[in-house]
This record gives sequence, structure tokens and C-alpha cells, in this order.
Amino acid sequence: QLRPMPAGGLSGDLFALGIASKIRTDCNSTASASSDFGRIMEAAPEAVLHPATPADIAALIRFSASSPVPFPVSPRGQGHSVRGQSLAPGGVVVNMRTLGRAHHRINVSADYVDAGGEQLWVDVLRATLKHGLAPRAWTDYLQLTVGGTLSNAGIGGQAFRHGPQIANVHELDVVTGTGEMVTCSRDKRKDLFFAALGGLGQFGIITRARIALELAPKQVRWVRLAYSDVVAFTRDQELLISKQASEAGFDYVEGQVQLNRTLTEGPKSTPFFSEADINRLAGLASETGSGAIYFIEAAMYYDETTAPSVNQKLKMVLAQLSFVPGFVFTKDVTYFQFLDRVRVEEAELRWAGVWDVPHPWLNLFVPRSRILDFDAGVLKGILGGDNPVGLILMYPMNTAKWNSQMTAVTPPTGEDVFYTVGLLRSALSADELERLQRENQSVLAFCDKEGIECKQYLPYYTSQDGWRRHFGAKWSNIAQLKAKYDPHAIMSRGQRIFPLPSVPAASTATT
Ligand SMILES: Cc1cc2nc3c(=O)[nH]c(=O)nc-3n(C[C@H](O)[C@H](O)[C@H](O)COP(=O)(O)OP(=O)(O)OC[C@H]3O[C@@H](n4cnc5c(N)ncnc54)[C@H](O)[C@@H]3O)c2cc1C
Repeated sequence: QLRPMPAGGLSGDLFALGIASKIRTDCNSTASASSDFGRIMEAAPEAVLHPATPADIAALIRFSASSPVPFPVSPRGQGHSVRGQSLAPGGVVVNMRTLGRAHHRINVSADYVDAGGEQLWVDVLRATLKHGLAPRAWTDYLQLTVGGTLSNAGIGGQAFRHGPQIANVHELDVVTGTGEMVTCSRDKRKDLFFAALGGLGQFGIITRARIALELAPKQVRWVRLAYSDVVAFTRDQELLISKQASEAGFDYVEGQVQLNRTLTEGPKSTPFFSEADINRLAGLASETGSGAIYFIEAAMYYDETTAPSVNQKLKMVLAQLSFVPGFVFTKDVTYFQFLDRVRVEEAELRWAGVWDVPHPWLNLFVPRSRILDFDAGVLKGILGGDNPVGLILMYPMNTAKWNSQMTAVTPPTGEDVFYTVGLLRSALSADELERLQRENQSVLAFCDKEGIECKQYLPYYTSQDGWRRHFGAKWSNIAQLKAKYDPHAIMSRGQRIFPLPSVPAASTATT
């Protein structure tokens, strides 16, 4: 579906542009932009641009857009998507990370931070903490770029209170698919602002985001509560996400599911659980009929002033919950350690050689009214065989915290609450990859058959019909905005959403 470059590669005119010295066509450069974290899709670009400024990106896009045969242009943040979304077969990948090399592109003000789209969230955190401030909404993993997560949504355990990361942005700089450099916000060029948030890179490249800040918490009481009963687990999660900041509750709420032999055959200890904890949990898992253990993962922020009351506050919250008695695990860490927690797991997985392997991940937003059907049919059904299944995330969010004007979608049922379920599995062999992909297909088919109106997060479809159904009522507006801001359909073609517009016969003939 992707139009290749004209035979002979990039037009020589491209190398006559002022950015020629920043374009690499050597095998090392193109190979490093040919795959992603998923390690499932592979496609080489013709070249990689290493921009020094947003104007370099604009020059490249203008060149493509005005070419007789425009070529694909894809920004690549960390390449942490899993289905080739940042690839540009036959086109140019923009290595966003070089934007911040020469200039410091994180500027902290009293209540917001201006961060380059190429910046890693961990660096935004470090810079803002120096001022005692921090963004309010986070992803679980911080080695992701600002532009990359804002092009999806950026979800995590703070979303129930603050919404996803896209709901915490005041202003964006975007280089559109025509090469125009636009500053947009709720008040200025708002169609582009809302389109780009969750926009899957379809309307342009985010080169700066103004992100809301709050006073940074200092310490975190990090808590895990074990459940053997999904009804109690989801009821308690929903209670916790209904609480306002002024009430006794948590500041972060997520959840995980451990199935089959994952507990007994997984690591003997984790950065959170000791070996003794894991043995106790494995004992609990073997007592439950299904072998499924659910964890609420939660966090309570505090500082020197509020530290004396944390124990009391936690006690009050726990008294309202129905976890398995005695199965409370807590740990006190700094705010930075808490937010950067997945980095420790990454180091362990790298050490064990299981980080750079295929990741056929499937993330779904499931309506609250069907989460128990999903649990029975998918977690205890399709995935409930003998195989350990690795990490499964499952936690609810409040729909009201999502702005429906943005491109990102939530389940169409319009319920107050929906769940995110992440089947974050790794394949250690080709057979396993095939099996996991088959299971993913079965999960989607099950939801279809049972009328569970879920939406994919970090979506992937192979047909435009799939995308139309994904965007639902938003589709026609999205198509119009695409025609306005990327009329040649050159941006982030690795998402495979829009076909190429037909090339006028006269133009084709000249190429
Ligand atoms: C270990 C791990 C943990 C994760 N945890 C979470 C999580 O907790 N919550 C969550 O929401 N997501 C999570 N993700 C998913 C992650 O948010 C997305 O994969 C995101 O796209 C990754 O950012 P990236 O910088 O690597 O983007 P890339 O993979 O490089 O790009 C993703 C897409 O966005 C486009 N793009 C990249 N930069 C820009 C830009 N500046 N402007 C416009 N478009 C752009 C690309 O062309 C591509 O289509 C996780 C991923 C991994 C690998």
C-alpha cells in the first residue's frame, strides 16, 4: 500500500536543499529506522533526516509535498511502537531525537513546561523536578518521547484523575503535512490542536508541547493489594477512581492480572516483590480455581508535612477495600524512583536477553459494563490454557477526563468508566510469536462476536474499513482534517490509515 520512491531513490533535488548534510542514506542509518520495539514489521526507508531544527523538518516536508510524486515522511521518536507505525518504507524517517542535541529544548515556567516533541519524558521529569514541579499525567515507562505519546494518548495510573497526557497540554507547535509551521491551542488553530492530540502522526509532526505542571510530590507509598476474585477487584478499582483529590484515596491507580503459571515460572523476585512474597502469592494462586490473581497497584503521594499522616490515611482507604486479608504489600520510594520504575525492569529484561524480542502487544479499551465478560471469555477463556502469559494490565479510567474533540477514541458506549486491558506479551521463538498473534486475533474475534464494543489503544488495522470502524463517528472529520493538513497523505504512513491520493496523470508522466 505504500508508494515506493521513484526508481533510483530520492530525487537528486533533495540533496540540493539546505538540509542535505543532515540526510543519511547509508545502510547503518536506514537499518536503524527499519524496525521498532515490536520486531514484527520491517521496512527500510530510503533515507533518514537528522534535523537540527523544526525548520529542517519543514523543508523536508515541503520538498516532498511539492514533488510530482510525494514520498512518505515519518517522525520516529524512540521507535517504541509495535506495528511499524514509525516506519517510512521508500521514504524518509525523521530521527526526532537529533532535534534536541544542539539546543536545550526543555524550558520550565511556573505552571507549564515547554518540551521539544523529541524529548524523553524522563528528561522532562528531571528538568521540572529541579524547580519542584512535575507534569501530572504519566505513562508507566519514561523512555518514550513527548511527541510519540501525545500522538497516541499517554495513559497511566494518574489518568483517572488528570486524564491522559493529551488532556494536559496547553499548546503545540506542529509542522503540518504541507510543511507549514503552526502554533496551535484551544484558542488558536484549534482544529489542528485537537487533531494532533492522539492524531497518530497523521496531520503533522509535533515539535513542541506546552505541558501543565503541578507541585511535584516528594515521596510515594507504593501499594499492591492481591485479589482472587475479579468482582471484588473491579469494584474496588472503580471505588478508588471515583475519589476526588480532596478525599482519602490514592493518587495513582492501576491493576495487573497474573494467569496460569506466570507467578511460579516467572522471576523468583521482582523490584517490588521479595521471593517470600512471590511464594505466598503463588500459594494463593494455586488455591483459586482459575489460578488468576489480580493486583491493584496504587500510590499515595506525600512530603515532609504530610508524612506523619500517611499510615493513617492508608489505613482508612484499605478499610474500604476487599482484597484478600493479609495480602497488602507496600514500599516507600521517591517520586522519581516511582515514576521511573519500569527502567529497573527493563534493565533486568535486557540482562536476561528478553527485551529485544518480538512484542505482539494488544491494548484494548473495554466498556465497564462488559469487563467481567471480557475477563471470563478472554483472560480465563482464550488465555486460560497452560501457558504462562506474562504481563497483563487491567485498570479503569473515567471517560469524562477524555476530551472527545481529540482524535484519540474511547469506547462508543458512552459509559462513565472504561477499562484499559494491555496484553503485553513477548515472544521468545517464531512459534510463540505465531501463537500469540493467533490468540490476539481470537481475542478481537471474541469481542466482535460477543458485541463487546472495545477500541484498540495504539491501534493497528490492515484495512481502511478497520480504521473507519475504529474512529466511528469521528471518521469523516478526521478525513477532512487529513485532506486539509496532509493532502498528499505523506505523514506517518506506517500507521496505514489513508491511501495515497491518486496522482494526476500529467505528474505521473513526468516522473
Ligand atoms: C516498554 C513500553 C512501555 C509503554 N508504556 C506505555 C504506557 O504506560 N502508556 C502509554 O500510553 N503508552 C505506553 N507505551 C506505548 C508508547 O506510548 C507508544 O508506543 C509511543 O508511540 C512510543 O513513543 P515513541 O517516542 O517511541 O514513538 P514512535 O514509536 O517513534 O512513534 C509512534 C508514532 O507516532 C509518530 N510520531 C512520533 N513522534 C512524533 C511527533 N513528534 N509528532 C507526531 N507524530 C509522531 C510516529 O510516526 C509513529 O506513527 C509503552 C511502550 C513501551 C515500548
